[in-house]
Amino acid sequence: MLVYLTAECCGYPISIFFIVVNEFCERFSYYGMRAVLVLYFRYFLLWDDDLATSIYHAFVALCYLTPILGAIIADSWLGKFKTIIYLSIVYAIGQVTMAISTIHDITDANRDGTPDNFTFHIALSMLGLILIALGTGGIKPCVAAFGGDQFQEHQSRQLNTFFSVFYLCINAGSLLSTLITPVLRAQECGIHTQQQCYPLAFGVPAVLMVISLVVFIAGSGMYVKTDPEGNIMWSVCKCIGFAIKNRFRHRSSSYPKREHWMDWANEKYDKLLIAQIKMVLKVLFLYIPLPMFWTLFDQKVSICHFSGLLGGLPDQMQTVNPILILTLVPIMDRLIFPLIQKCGLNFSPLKRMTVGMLFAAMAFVSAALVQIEIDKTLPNFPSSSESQLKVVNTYSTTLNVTISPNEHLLIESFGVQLHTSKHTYSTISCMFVNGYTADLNITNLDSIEPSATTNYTLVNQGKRDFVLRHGEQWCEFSRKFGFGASYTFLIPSTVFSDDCESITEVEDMKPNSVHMALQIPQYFLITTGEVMFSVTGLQFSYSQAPKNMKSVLQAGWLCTNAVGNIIVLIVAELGKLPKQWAEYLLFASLLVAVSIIFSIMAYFYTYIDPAEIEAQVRKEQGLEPEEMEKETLEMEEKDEDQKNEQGVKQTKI
Ligand SMILES: CC(C)C[C@H](NC(=O)[C@@H](N)Cc1ccccc1)C(=O)O
Repeated sequence: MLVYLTAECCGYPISIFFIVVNEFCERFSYYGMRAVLVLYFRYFLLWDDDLATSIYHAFVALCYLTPILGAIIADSWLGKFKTIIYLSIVYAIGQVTMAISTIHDITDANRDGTPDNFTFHIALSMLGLILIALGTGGIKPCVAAFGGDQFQEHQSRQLNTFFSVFYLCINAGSLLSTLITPVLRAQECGIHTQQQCYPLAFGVPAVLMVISLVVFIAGSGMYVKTDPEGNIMWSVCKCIGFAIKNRFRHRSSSYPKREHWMDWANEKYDKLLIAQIKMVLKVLFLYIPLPMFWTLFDQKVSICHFSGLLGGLPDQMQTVNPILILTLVPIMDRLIFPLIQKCGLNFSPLKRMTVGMLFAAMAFVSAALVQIEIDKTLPNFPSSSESQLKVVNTYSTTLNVTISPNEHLLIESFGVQLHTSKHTYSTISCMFVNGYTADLNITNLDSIEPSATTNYTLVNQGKRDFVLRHGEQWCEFSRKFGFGASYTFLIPSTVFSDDCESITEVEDMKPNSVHMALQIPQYFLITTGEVMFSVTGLQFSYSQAPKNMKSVLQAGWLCTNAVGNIIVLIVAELGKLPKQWAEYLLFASLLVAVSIIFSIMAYFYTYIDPAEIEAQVRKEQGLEPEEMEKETLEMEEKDEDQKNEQGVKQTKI
């Protein structure tokens, strides 16, 4: 037996320092790259919105599916230490490849600032992303489990704190990179022409991944390293296969029942392996309802988009979650959980996870309430049996418009009339209406022909300046924009003679009057839910796994996230309920239902100490006779005899 003497600091193994720093750098690398990925697709590769978001989601889903591969490699073949090193190298190569693919000068032969060979950049970036997905997902279940392996039996309290610190590092890394990489992208760089600096935005995450690898290797001499016990996953599969086959062979009621269906593998497989498989299966069964939590969690960011509360700030919203995690984890760990314990309540891990789910459900109820308030401020949209018509009068006097048979609209010169009628006309919307006699150029918009309109264009909140141009003539005007609002600008023929003064502004949709602060409870609730659910889940998966399958159970835990992500994509495809708030309430109710199911399952779950069970099985194996095996063999012989007898009878007939 290998005994490790680990160096300690304040009761913690020193090797942990290298592991948490490694995690911080790795998460910086991952989230930093992710923060600018869609921008790269949209503005460098010039993909449309749909393609960019589809490839982005496919990449994220792949990152959450590869942990299974990493766990199999670690537990069955290379061990966690070597798996982390090899897959980190793959990961770093992926990040460097990705950074190289963003250098426009490589293919910009005509030096116009855009790449000439998009196929080259696309191929390189796709290769980079595949390597990154393999690396980041592959090492994910191994790093947490490897961290746990560093603790001795007497350090169980420190082990729990480790998982909280580990989670803090994940979020510190993601917070910093989400803030920094978009700023790096906004810089200008290039050899021949100056462009937005994607190489820097992707290069810094690549450097952080190399640092992460170097830090991990630096701790090499201090780690507790456990070698895999042969191809464990293959043995597990064979053992489960045999148990099923054996159970089927002995389905007659004449055979005595066994406590667990896996006991049907007793004849051929080691009792220790069977006991370990039982532990893993029990936990995996418990995980079945959990993807629902992640489905809601992953939808959380979309709440902000759809509610329109934070219309222009999706980038910043990405930082709210890690900021709250950094504050809530210490509060929970140091204050709330000890307080609950002091009150004599047993707040076991599975109870925490259930409460975490309920918090997430409450977040969605809160989102629904905010949405109802927002809906009150929105204009009345036409129902399915109505359509809307907007008429803009650019004529010099008031006009009377008749809509057959007998509806009338009176529109002043340069006025707008919105009219709703049953089954008449379809909605016409615009941003700028050109009443000038010639083409006009407006800053950041294509030129507009006379009497034509532009599409609605998204503008940032606050005061914005516009410059109108036609040949040598120009004028400038400014307007203030509120979130969620929509405006139409009517440009008259006199626009240049009165220096843009005569431009008429029409407010099509009012700005949001619902305060942004109403968003805070949702975020607070869902992040409290995340701390209770996710940090506890990480600890639970480690503590309930047998020694030789720690990474596998971590991968199982991460799989709940992958399935949650896939459900989000399916739900998005299936479409939405007509009322946003109803959709939020539906999700909240589903999660409450799932948490009730989970709490029932949790009630029947008995916490185990895998090391104790393993020791007990070993002891039993040495002392007890194989009663059950003998019994089965006897029954099999009887069965065989019966069959032979029948065979003899049949031939006689
Ligand atoms: C354990 C989880 C499956 C993934 C974990 N994620 C987090 O810790 C998130 N709080 C990070 C985050 C950052 C920005 C916006 C939303 C979420 C991880 O990355 O390991």
